[in-house]
Amino acid sequence: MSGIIETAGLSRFYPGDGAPVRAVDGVDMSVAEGESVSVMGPSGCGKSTLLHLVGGLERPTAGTVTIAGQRVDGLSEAAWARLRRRSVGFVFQAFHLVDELSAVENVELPALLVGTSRRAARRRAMELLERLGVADRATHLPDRLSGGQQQRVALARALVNEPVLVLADEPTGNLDSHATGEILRLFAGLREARQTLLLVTHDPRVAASADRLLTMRDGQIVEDTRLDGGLPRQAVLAQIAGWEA
Ligand SMILES: Nc1ncnc2c1ncn2[C@@H]1O[C@H](COP(=O)(O)OP(=O)(O)OP(=O)(O)O)[C@@H](O)[C@H]1O
Repeated sequence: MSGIIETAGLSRFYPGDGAPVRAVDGVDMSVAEGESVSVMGPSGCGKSTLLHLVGGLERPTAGTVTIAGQRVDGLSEAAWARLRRRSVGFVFQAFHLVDELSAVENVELPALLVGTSRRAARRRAMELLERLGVADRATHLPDRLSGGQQQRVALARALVNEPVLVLADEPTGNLDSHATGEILRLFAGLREARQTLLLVTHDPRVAASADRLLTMRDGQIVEDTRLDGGLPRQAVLAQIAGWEA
């Protein structure tokens, strides 16, 4: 059965001083529906670029991306915008919140854009803010929120339309361990709802919470480790600690 994400020979090269920088270099990847997959690897190995290619924020130099059976690497910007609004939730390293809108207005915006009623959008937005522990900040503008609070609002916004695919770049980067725990619980809920999660992280605890761990080096996936019932999580944490050191 084909996965919700399939890539074949996926590559993205950037011009360098001499030879091009091979940010992503011939990645063949298959992620099944409902699976959560974390991507780790040293700084600059191509993790964010891979996520951007899958989410249509960058165009491949070569290779293909298929989401839910549809080739997406050649889609127009407008088609990508529609797909992202409905089916692909993206959590960026920078939060991209709308400065003029309150936290709850930011979260409900994508729901209103796909025609959800005001009342249902507000209910869903508040529910997510509550689950992420930031409901008491719902009426604040982004510049009145801490980095970690903005990050959780951005995550709530990515999830408001219950996308089939969630792409997250360092979703716990600014968070303390309590808030990280809340996000991990939310991610566990995605799995129950058969939503698929592809996330880039430097946090071994976050990585080990996924079903599968992909390790990247120099633009390539060099290890693909199954964590659900495969390797004990402690062994994975030790393995990660080894190459992060
Ligand atoms: N727009 C760009 N132009 C030129 N080079 C780029 C561009 N974006 C990324 N790169 C280069 O591509 C390589 C991979 O970058 P990428 O951001 O994907 O790495 P990463 O693994 O996510 O790093 P980090 O963990 O530090 O966020 C790096 O060498 C980077 O300098």
